[in-house]
Amino acid sequence: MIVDKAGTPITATDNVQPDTRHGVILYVEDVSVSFDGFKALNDLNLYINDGELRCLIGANGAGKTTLMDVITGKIRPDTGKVNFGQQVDLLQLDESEIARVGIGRKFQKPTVFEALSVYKNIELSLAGDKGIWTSLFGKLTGEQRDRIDEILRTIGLTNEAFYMAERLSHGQKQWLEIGMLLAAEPRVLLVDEPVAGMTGQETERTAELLTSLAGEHSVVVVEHDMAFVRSIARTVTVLHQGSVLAEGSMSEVQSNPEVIKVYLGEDSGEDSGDDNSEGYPSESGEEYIEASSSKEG
Ligand SMILES: Nc1ncnc2c1ncn2[C@@H]1O[C@H](COP(=O)(O)OP(=O)(O)OP(=O)(O)O)[C@@H](O)[C@H]1O
Repeated sequence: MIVDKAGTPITATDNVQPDTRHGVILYVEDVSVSFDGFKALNDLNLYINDGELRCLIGANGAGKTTLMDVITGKIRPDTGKVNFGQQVDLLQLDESEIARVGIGRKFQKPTVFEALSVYKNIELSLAGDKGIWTSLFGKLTGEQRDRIDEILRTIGLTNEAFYMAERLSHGQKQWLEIGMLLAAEPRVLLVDEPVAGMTGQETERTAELLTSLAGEHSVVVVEHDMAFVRSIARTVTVLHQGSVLAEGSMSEVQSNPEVIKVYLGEDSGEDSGDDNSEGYPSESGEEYIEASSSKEG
């Protein structure tokens, strides 16, 4: 049996209510991760507030993915502490338990069930095991149907509810996957490069969607598209060489001497995106600053 630090049992289908009396839902403290002696995360400290929308940026190799992997239990840190609210020690839980206590992760590539309808995709993702059980053997309750309808409205796919998912555009598939995450009723959503490969219009719609989810959820967005970050971010955290380099509003971060030094100074070559195979622009050096500044006029 899994128990939280207060000794309260956490069962597999529970959505634990984290203790957020201090306003913080995710505590990452002094976390280090080494790969063959190389420190991908280096005494990293990060606090995500309950209901906030946080953007996480940093050049290729800064440690963003590793951090997401630590929070979701895919990687165990060598040292440090990772808590959900004040009391739930995430390092005691495995990946599926972490998902069940209320931390959902969306990877860059959408992984929807292409041969099922949009509706069915969401139905299968309903909180706990009820979704799959109901889909296979039973009928949805009125409450479940209402919940699916609400999610369809949130992600803007009400009219496409009975399309096979394979008919959706790339952007729509990304929204559907966010809807599938929402069906599991997470408190924290970790979203990896949501707008990669999207059209301008889809990007705008995604900005609206993620912004609308903050409040009820805490949303952490890892993104390379600086114009997008600027359009949604209240607080931006800049990672560099496995640690937090700067944190603040986009303008604060952009005018931070440390950030400028890293991106435009001597260090910039080190993290250059030369090996970038994803097709997104390198964040190093001038491109980063240009992209960051492009909306400032
Ligand atoms: N399994 C692994 N084995 C060895 N090194 C790794 C492993 N995973 C990550 N690294 C290294 O750790 C560092 C941080 O990688 P990470 O993927 O977290 O960076 P990132 O900020 O997500 O980069 P990107 O923006 O390119 O996705 C990199 O130098 C990477 O090469």
